Amino acid sequence: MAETIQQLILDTLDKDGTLKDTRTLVLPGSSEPSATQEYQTTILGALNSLASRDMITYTTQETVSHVLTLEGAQISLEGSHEARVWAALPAKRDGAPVTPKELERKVGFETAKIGQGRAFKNKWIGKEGDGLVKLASSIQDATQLELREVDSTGTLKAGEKALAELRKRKLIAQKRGQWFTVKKGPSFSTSIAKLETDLTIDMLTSGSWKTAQYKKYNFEAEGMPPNGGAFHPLLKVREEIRNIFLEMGFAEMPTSSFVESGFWCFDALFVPQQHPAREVQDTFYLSDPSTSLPPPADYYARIAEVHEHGGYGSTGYRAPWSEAESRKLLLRTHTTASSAAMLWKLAARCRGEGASAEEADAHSGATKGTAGADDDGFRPAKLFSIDRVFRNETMDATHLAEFHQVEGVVADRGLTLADLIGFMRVFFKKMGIENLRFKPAYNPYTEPSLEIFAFHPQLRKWVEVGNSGMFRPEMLEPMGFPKDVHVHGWGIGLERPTMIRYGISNIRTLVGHKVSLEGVEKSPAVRF
Ligand SMILES: N[C@@H](Cc1ccccc1)C(=O)O
Repeated sequence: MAETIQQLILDTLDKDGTLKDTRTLVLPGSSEPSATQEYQTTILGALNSLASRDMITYTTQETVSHVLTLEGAQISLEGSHEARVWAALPAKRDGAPVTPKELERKVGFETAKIGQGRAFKNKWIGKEGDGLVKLASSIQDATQLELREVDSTGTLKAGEKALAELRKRKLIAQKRGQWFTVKKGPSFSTSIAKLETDLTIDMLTSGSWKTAQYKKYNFEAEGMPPNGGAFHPLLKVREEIRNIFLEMGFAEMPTSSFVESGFWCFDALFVPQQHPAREVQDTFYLSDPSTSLPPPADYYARIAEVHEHGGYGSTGYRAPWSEAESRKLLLRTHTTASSAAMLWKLAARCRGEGASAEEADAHSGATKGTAGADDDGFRPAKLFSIDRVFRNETMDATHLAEFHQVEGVVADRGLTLADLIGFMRVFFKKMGIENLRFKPAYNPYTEPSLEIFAFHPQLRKWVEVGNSGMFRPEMLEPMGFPKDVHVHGWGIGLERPTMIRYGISNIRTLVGHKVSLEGVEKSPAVRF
């Protein structure tokens, strides 16, 4: 089709010199010219193709024509409302006038309502007793005639005023269109040469490349729509959880330190140096560099002391202490390492080191300086983080060597276990989990410690969703916190709620080289 149209245009130009109006073209397969916009669009394609070879030039003419609206089309077919009302009534001499109610039944509520007024105005109908009768013996339905004219010609001989009236009555609408005037171009010819799109070895060896005609690049062509980026399901769930924290007044802790020392990951948290979690089967250690910079000297001394000999009301572990163990670099096994570093900064003002407290201020959303701080320098804080942690685990359908932890920490005077439990209930409720149970557990750094269980409606059983507790004095007091400052914290995984949310049973479809990219792209947003 496209090629026959091109040929038709070339032949017409050859015969007549110019083609003034493409609406006069009689297209292949039809017997008369057609001015419809579809044809003009097809013609435009042919013109562009010929123009790109300089065979023709063309100019575009804009037109405005009119088309019938749905209502207009109905009137053009069945007559105007007033004509329908007129037709439904008996002539005067036939007696039996039609009551307004009967008229409604005959022609419908709309038509009866709109048509009566106009029919009265035109003196087509009149009243007789309670009813209505025809006055005129025959009528000219001008609206219908006008609409039929618009339908076939796109306009009205009567002119713009009549068109405007029909537009106002929403019986017709404007439609923009275009047609074209075509002239011969510098490379005009009546035969369309095949244009080469590729330079081939054959063309080079035969020398035909010298005379061949080449297809021009179309820099205007629209490219293939590129695939947009997509947030990973874990990021979507992370964003929802982050929003819960933010609306509860929490500030986000910095967690960019994937590599930590044994000191911050374990020692500062009062995890004994002999604890099995610190062994290579459970923790990834760095070989190069393998040793951290020394931790703050005073603080380090207090931590070494509380481990080895006790203090702050504790007997300590009374086991050998190794600085080398403390300085080992590792991939953090929990975000509580970052929480510890943040708490240590938060306690700086209590230690009389205001300057280093400012970093904690910046991350806890507090104003700079001592505003809101107690006399001893302490200022309450609610902090959270959501980031990666690493464990040397045997991998299976639900475990990988790296995963995300969601962690919350609240520091205030006189906090109790009831605060922690109450807080958990509010927090989980915002995630859509209402049924919680708490079970006593053990963490080296919290006492008491609680495992959090939620009832899983699909699995119909209680599943562990998190771990929590009140940080021990052996951890908080060496940092410099006053005795009555209590800190509770809790950690939950990000992967498990995400898998449940998206109905994923194998973690490898979510993370790693077997991840389902389609799944990532199509995963809907999460709303708790
Ligand atoms: N660090 C704990 C979570 C936790 C954080 C804070 C307090 C108590 C527990 C874990 O890895 O499971």
